[in-house]
Amino acid sequence: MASVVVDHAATARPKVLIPEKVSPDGLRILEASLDVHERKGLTPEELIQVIGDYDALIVRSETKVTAEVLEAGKKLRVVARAGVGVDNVDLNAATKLGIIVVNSPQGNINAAAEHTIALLMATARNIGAATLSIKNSKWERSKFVGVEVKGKTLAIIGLGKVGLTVARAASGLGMELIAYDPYANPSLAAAANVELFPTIDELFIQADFLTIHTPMIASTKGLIGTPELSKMKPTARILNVARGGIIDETALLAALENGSIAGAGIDVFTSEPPQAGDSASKLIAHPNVVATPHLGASTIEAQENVSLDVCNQVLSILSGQLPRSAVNAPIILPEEYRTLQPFVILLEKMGSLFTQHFSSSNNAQQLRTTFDLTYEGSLATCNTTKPLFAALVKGLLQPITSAETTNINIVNAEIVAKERGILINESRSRESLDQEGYAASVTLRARLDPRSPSASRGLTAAPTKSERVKRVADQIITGFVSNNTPYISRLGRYSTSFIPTGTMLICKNYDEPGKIGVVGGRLGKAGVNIRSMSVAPIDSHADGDAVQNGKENEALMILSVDRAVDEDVRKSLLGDDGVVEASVVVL
Ligand SMILES: NC(=O)C1=CN([C@@H]2O[C@H](COP(=O)(O)OP(=O)(O)OC[C@H]3O[C@@H](n4cnc5c(N)ncnc54)[C@H](O)[C@@H]3O)[C@@H](O)[C@H]2O)C=CC1
Ligand SMILES: O=C(O)C(=O)COP(=O)(O)O
Repeated sequence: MASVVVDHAATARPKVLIPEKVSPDGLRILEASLDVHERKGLTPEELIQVIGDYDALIVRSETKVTAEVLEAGKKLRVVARAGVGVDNVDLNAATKLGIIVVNSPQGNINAAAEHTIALLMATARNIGAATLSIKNSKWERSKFVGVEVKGKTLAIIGLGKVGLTVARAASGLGMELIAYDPYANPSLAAAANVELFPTIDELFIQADFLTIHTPMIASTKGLIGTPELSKMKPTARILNVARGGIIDETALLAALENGSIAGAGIDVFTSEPPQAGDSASKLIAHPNVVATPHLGASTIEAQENVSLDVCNQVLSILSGQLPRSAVNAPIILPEEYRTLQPFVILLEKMGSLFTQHFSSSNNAQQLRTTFDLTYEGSLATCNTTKPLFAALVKGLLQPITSAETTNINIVNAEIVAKERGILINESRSRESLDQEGYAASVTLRARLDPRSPSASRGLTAAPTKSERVKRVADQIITGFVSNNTPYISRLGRYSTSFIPTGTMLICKNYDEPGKIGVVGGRLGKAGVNIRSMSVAPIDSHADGDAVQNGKENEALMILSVDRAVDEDVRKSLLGDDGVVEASVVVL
């Protein structure tokens, strides 16, 4: 067995950069453990220059998080979007670099929907132009006669969270609701009194008001142009609180100018802020346009929500936990989150324990191994085990790589494992664990990899079948979770029960009187206090051979100690009067 020296030098507090206005409610919770730098007004070049210092970046819609920014963010582990739309973040680049992107998918929904209703009413009643007129000391009552929305048809493109919230509010205003969304939930639509159409065309024809609530993606860019606008009623009004560019601004301006539609309420633009003379600013200047500077999410309540949401996620990610709303990773359902979270910790510990206890050198190539990872009990029914897989890869590599160079997470774990030559076969066993007193367990078993020369055992020839069986029996770890605490129940051929945490000394010895005293005495002399100790006997189910061969008094002594155990102290424990093998692991 080998000991792996882990550098415990205190690390600096992680740093988070916030280049936009984000509500202080969330930032306060970051300040306890992170260095929070609010630096508004950074140019794209300045952002690239400074981002290398930061572990996390929190943005809204103004900051363009390009591939260049992400590549310059050598320490960056998370980009958090304090809002919904992530079209300002290069998700592909983030995924390749293993940077988790999270957003706040719920926090500003109501604000965006209410803002849509505000623009709906403002376009119906000429609120913008009338305000301007009266501020210019005019009194133009007949010029600003509006229309009522009650009984009118509101067509909704994109019946997701914002679209449905708008639908419910508009239903309360007495509007007829129709929608187009190929992926909408028909029962939610029906419950909100929305008639879903299978194609988009009918919406343009029937709409008195048309509102867009899709994300900005390739299929929605320029979704509404001249052909679509020309199908609309000349009395129709169009709203966009989703993203600039979903409606072609030039086409919209032309439609307003030639009277093919009556008005528009626009919150979002292709370039923000619009530049003098561009299509967005020409649109804003049109008298039949009510415009706001991307204010959909700008309420005190929404900003508080999104700030708390993403700041909590940043804290989770930086402390190695699962994010709630990762955009470039599989979505973990809340109920799965509760089940998986303690196992994520367990798997990381098991991986780290494996590397430190079983591998013989601190060379990553040694890990070129095939593992069988078996989930038993309630874990076998989880929809996704991806976070567990990622936690295992992270744990396996953590003791032998620098965290800064290998930023392993649920986004890139598979790629990293492949690059390192680690193969992990996941399987599920639905056998009941009722007898065991816990609901789920995980077993990690190293299989002899034909690619690996078994250097740790000094073998040069291909191993025989019996060596292979032995190695399989040797390199196995089983863990379970009880009361949210991870436990190791089997380590190699030994059955045990210990919490894998802190510095641990794992000694193999023959269970003879006095051994514990020797180890305790030598550690005490080196100033190392033993916090707890357990003796793990050979698991007779797992290794009947050893029992038959009269080795049943072989046992592992597992000690939790209060400080690092130096290599000379570890060596001093070995020998005839001491123990046979000793490894130090830091978990
Ligand atoms: N102005 C602002 O401040 C805010 C703007 N937003 C924007 O609103 C968008 C929608 O937000 P949510 O409702 O939370 O998103 P969501 O994901 O819940 O809903 C989007 C809906 O669009 C549908 N969709 C996608 N492609 C479509 C297509 N080609 N045609 C028709 N429907 C399509 C989807 O099926 C989904 O149901 C966000 O992506 C964001 O860009 C969100 C919050 C604030
Ligand atoms: O959440 C969204 O998608 C928004 O558009 C809100 O943008 P903002 O955070 O106000 O810059």
